[in-house]
Amino acid sequence: MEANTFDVLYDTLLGYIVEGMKYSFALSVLVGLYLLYRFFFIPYMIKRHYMKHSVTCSPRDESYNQFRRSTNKHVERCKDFKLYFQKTWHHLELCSIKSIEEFQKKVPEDFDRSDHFASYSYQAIQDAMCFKTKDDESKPKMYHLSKCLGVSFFLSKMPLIASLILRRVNTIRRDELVDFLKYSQMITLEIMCHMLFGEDFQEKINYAHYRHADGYVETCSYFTLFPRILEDSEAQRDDIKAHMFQFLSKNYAIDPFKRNMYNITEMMRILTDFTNISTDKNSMYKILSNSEDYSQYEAFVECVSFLFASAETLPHAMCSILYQVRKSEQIYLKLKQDLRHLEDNFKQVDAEHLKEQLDSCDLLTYVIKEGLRIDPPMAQSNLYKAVEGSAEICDVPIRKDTLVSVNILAAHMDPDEWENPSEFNPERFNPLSKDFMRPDEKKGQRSNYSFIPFSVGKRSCLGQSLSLNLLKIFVGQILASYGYSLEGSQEGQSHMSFCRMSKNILKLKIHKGDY
Ligand code: HEM
Repeated sequence: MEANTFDVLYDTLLGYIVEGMKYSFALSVLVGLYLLYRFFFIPYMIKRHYMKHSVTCSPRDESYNQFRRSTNKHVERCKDFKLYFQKTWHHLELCSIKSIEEFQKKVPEDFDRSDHFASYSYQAIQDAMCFKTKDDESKPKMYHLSKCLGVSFFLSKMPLIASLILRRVNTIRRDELVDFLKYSQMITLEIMCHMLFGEDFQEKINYAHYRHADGYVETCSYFTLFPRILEDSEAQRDDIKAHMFQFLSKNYAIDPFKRNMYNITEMMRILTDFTNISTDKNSMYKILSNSEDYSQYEAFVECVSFLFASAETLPHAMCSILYQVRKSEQIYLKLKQDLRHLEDNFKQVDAEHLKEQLDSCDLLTYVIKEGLRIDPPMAQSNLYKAVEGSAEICDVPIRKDTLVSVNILAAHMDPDEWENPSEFNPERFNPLSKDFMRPDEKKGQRSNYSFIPFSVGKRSCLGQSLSLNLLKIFVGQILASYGYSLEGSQEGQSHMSFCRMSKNILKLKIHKGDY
């Protein structure tokens, strides 16, 4: 009897194991087939399609910096676009002005933002950054937004901005060699948090919690938490797991997504709590949420998207402009001289007067534009996806689901539009200079698509005018109130890029006093 029970149990168990093996075998076959389809068959079909239409294909396994250099080198050779293959994904980069012009007319009907990267681990931010189009429905919202991002709002915040820059730069010790990207990140975050959420931000927000990869939770300042989140999101973007198991990464079931979700939730909690206690009635959040077209949640999401968009771009622009200016002693000294008389204006800010003064310094405007040209913070736009597969660009039919991006740098380096494109020459933006026109003067004025640091079309940057104003006050203040020099080894280098995702660090010494 006992032997019988044991046999039955044994048979049942064996049965389960055999069944289980059958299922796991079937499951492995299915996963294998999916991986083959996803990583070999689709790329092969895409490559074949574009090769047929003579599109250049290049692998892109090098680091981003190498890619930048190679893009620069090959700009003359690649006619309209290139199909890039990276470890886990591929996309078509629009390189010629003609292709960019044709593309932007087809957004969002034929090309819309891609959900390819779950880069922020937070649905609210993805909603704001990736999948929302400025369509007709959002017109009333655009009205409120343009009010918040326009000049009068900026003027009302100018004294605050100047004092935040001054305070942060004053924490740098005399002649200390600093990683300036970190400083400009802090400055940008402080400015944006105060503008977006309330002028009492710093008073009321002290610390946050950051979870490390090993699970250790560190108490740190809010302005340290945020750059770490950006760094983690950047690393996450190229994580192979994200592409192989999208359902797991999208549901934050695996690290680093799970950990990032924890940190971003902490960041959002702090911001939400702050919106409830802030007494500033003139913050962007309050203006938007008090308007009837925005719910509180929508206003919050919009402000968070601005925080991310600016933190990812402005610090890079600041570093790149300061670097380029300091490489040319002549431009540096001239600019300092033009701005010298403004030093006191940054301490006791009469906003309208200061803005007028900054705007009247033409060289400052040209330097900022040339900095954004030679080293755009975003060397390429975000990714778009071909929706229907019926669109053509430069007579090449674009296959459905192809990922497409605008190669901003390629337009900025186009030799038909810019003479000696890799030379820093602010005079290109001076309408009275001979360098204002195309290299071949007979060809006349440059194309509107030759200078596109904020990208083009319906999904271009919303913060363009705010950014230019912020850069003016930042660069103007550093040059009027301080001096700076590059670290010796960086001075000798021919060209360094500080665009997003470049791993270069700008090392600066800030000189306080007359230099
Ligand atoms: C120098 C600074 C900046 C540069 C170079 C820059 C550049 C860009 C670029 C290239 C895009 C992508 C457009 C595309 O993919 O086609 C973009 C999008 C965006 N930017 Fe900026 N940006 C800057 C600063 C800012 C600031 C300060 C804000 C907010 C106040 C902002 C808000 C946005 C938003 C909301 C989008 C998404 C627009 C959409 O999806 O419709 N940007 N930016």
